[in-house]
Amino acid sequence: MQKRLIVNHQLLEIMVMRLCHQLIENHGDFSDSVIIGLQPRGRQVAQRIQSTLKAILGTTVPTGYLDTTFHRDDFRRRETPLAANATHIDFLIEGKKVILVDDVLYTGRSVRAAMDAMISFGRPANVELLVLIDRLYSRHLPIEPTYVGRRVNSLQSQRVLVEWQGSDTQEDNIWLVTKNEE
Ligand SMILES: O=c1cc[nH]c(=O)[nH]1
Repeated sequence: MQKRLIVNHQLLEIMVMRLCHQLIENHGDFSDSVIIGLQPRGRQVAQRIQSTLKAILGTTVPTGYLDTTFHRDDFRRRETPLAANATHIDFLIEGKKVILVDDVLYTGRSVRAAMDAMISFGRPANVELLVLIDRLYSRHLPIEPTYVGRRVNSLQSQRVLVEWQGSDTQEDNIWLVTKNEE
């Protein structure tokens, strides 16, 4: 396995800061806005966005996380069942501007499942999508992000890996991982 660093921790910090300023441009004081991270890995991104917005604005934007397991279109097709993660949304999304957050946008299937799962919590005014990495030319569905950290050209056999300090490793980094030929 080969790992190529595509975003180091300094760049990742700048990227998150930029994404937050773009959010502020569109959401003002966030009085009608909520953030929802897609489980499992969008949760950490959502928390980072929330804490950075808090540092800039002094406001705590309501932030939850959503499990999409039972809404996935491959749920019944897998040989080993998918493990469900927790959903935690302790606010109303009815009439709110929802910012869905994930680390990597690839086929778009997880985002479609998330929109399906989200609707059971109410009817939002509108929904946007924020991702750290947009893997270009890989979509299976017509889903595009509203806010993008970085666009990456990659092969189908490669994988983007977002690592967070503490839970995964010593520092925040984003890697492009290539499996060795067998
Ligand atoms: O490359 C990818 C695609 C989906 N999810 C990831 O974490 N990485």
